[in-house]
Parts: sequence; C-alpha cells; structure tokens
Amino acid sequence: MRTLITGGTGQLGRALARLAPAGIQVIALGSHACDVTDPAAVRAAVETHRPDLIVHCAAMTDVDGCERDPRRAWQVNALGTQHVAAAAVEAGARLVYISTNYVFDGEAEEPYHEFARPNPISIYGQTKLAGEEIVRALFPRHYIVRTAMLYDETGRNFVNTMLRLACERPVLRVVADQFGNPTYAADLAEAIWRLVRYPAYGTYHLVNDGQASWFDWACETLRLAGLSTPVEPIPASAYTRLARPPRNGVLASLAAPALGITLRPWQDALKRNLDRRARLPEPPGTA
Ligand SMILES: NC(=O)C1=CN([C@@H]2O[C@H](COP(=O)(O)OP(=O)(O)OC[C@H]3O[C@@H](n4cnc5c(N)ncnc54)[C@H](OP(=O)(O)O)[C@@H]3O)[C@@H](O)[C@H]2O)C=CC1
Ligand SMILES: Cc1cn([C@H]2C[C@H](O)[C@@H](COP(=O)(O)OP(=O)(O)O[C@H]3O[C@@H](C)C(=O)[C@@H](O)[C@H]3O)O2)c(=O)[nH]c1=O
Repeated sequence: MRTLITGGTGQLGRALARLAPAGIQVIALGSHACDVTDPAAVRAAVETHRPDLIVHCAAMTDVDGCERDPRRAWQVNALGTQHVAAAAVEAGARLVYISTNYVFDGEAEEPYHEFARPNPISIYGQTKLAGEEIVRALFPRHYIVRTAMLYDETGRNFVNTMLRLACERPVLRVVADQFGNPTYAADLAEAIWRLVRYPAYGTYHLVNDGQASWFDWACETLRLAGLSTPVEPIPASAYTRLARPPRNGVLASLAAPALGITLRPWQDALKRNLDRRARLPEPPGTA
C-alpha cells in the first residue's frame, strides 16, 4: 500500500511516517512539496505518487492565527481539503481527513461522541468542519478522524510551551475550566494505521483515554519532568487570546472501540513521551 501524507512535516505527519507498518510505503509532503491551496500541485503530487491511501493532515493549526486571517484559514483548511478530496476521487485513493474537537461548541455536559452535533465557535473550528463536510459530500471511502490537544516531542504544542515557560517564569498561570483529551501524536498515528486496515468508513474520535484541563495537563507535565515551578489555576476569562476554545472539548468514542481500537490513558502517554525525549539526542547548539 502506498500512502501519501499531506502536512507530512507536522507533528502527526512525522509520527505517521515514523510508525508506518512494514509493507506500507509512505510519501510525506510538507507545504513546499505540496501546497494544498494549489489544486495543480495537489493533482501533480497524486499523479506522481499514485497513492492507494491519502492521509490529509495539512492544516492551518494556529488557532488564534485563524481568527486574525480567516481568509487564509478557509483557503487552507476548507478549500485545501476540497483539492485533496477531489484528487483522491480522481486517483481512486481512500482518504483519511484529520479533524478536531474544536468543531464542538463545548456547551454539553457530557463528552462528545461521533454522532453529536458540531457547532464550532472559532474560525479554526468552522474551517475544519467545512473540510469534514466536503469530504463527506465528495467521497464515500473516507475516514474522518477527530482528535484533540495533540503533542509530540518536537513542534509547537502545549507540552513544549509549558516545559519552556517553566524554565523562564517563576510561576505558571494556566486555565483550569476548559477541558479536552491530551493526545500523543505517536499513539494517534498507531491508531490510524490500525483503523485503515478496516474498510469501515465513517467518523472516528481518536484520543488518549481520560480528560484534562489545561491546568491538569500542565501540572502532570511538570511533575513528570521533575520541574518544581508552581502552577496556579486561572479561569479562561483571565487568559487573553483571540479564539475561544470550547469549555468542554472532551471527545469520547462509540465507533473506535467497536473495532477494538482504544488508546491508553493520557497520563501514561505523556510519561512515555517525556521518557522518550530524555533519550533523544540534544539538538545542536543547545548545550
Ligand atoms: N495540533 C493539535 O492540537 C490538533 C491538530 N488537529 C489536526 O491534526 C492535523 C495535524 O496537526 P499537527 O500535526 O499538530 O499540525 P502541525 O501544526 O504540526 O503541522 C501542520 C502541517 O500542515 C502543513 N501545512 C500548513 N499549511 C499548508 C498548506 N497550505 N499546504 C500544505 N501543507 C500545509 C505544514 O506544512 P509546513 O510545515 O511545510 O508548512 C505542516 O506539515 C491537522 O489537520 C489539525 O487540524 C486536530 C486536533 C488537535
Ligand atoms: C501559554 C499558556 C497557555 N494556557 C492555556 C490557555 C490557552 O487557551 C491554551 C493555549 O494552548 P495552545 O496554543 O496549545 O491551544 P490551542 O492552539 O487552542 O490548541 C488547540 O490546537 C488546535 C490545532 C486543536 O485542534 C485543538 O484540539 C487544541 O489542541 O493553553 C494557559 O492557560 N497559560 C499559559 O501560560
């Protein structure tokens, strides 16, 4: 099986390439090699590599940036997905589209399962939901995978921000009344590779088990990293940012366990992530 990954230079794209099962050839392309806003570039990439499967990870993931530049967000997240889905149709390739918990408004009291009604409250969430709708309309052989609070050893993510700020600030003030599922990119990548073994097309919530506020997540990160910087809980109203994340951004899954796909608790995954980065070589110039 030949798999083309858009957003191949991002956290999830890299994890998918690193963890591809034996026998699967992976072509992972970043925005320079395949800009999804350019339909000719997408078509050329698909014609050149002739994939059986496309995993569409590329997105504008700067959530506040999407509020600042909505036009760009619609171009990358919605129109870009339209180009990728059209190319998948033409090539007869199956398609995995990666979506987000930010498609929900967070007003529910319970975690959101796959059949809950989306109602995004940010430009990022709106543009990602539009991507989902395009995929559903254009192509039946799709998997829509919603995930949340993604992190990897490298890249722009909350864990790396907290580890950096813990060394720079005397105290961290972190939002304690917004919730989600911190999800390790490596665990998500393995779950996606398991999912595509089945022709069970549809929508899946794939997140590490359990839920956490940003505050819970920061405390556990610092505890596991052995950092003693105090962490103070604050309400979201005391943290200024352009986008409003859902209060309850917690995902639950009905569909994935039915295929035997479950992910470990988020605390275990975070521990694994921090252990793994301790074993990675220091990047040059950090000594
Ligand atoms: N990060 C998170 O917390 C979550 C992410 N998601 C979704 O998961 C997916 C993967 O996210 P993640 O790995 O964290 O993303 P990253 O921010 O780590 O990487 C984004 C990727 O998208 C690529 N990209 C951006 N613009 C374009 C473009 N115009 N054309 C082609 N590629 C482009 C980037 O390429 P380059 O570097 O070359 O510019 C990069 O490879 C996304 O669809 C995101 O919406 C869902 C829930 C949570
Ligand atoms: C730096 C900092 C952050 N925070 C909290 C509040 C703030 O809303 C949140 C911001 O972290 P992030 O920038 O990682 O948040 P954000 O970019 O909103 O993260 C989202 O990214 C997109 C792509 C998704 O799909 C979502 O699932 C989610 O992971 O962290 C604090 O409370 N104190 C701090 O000092």
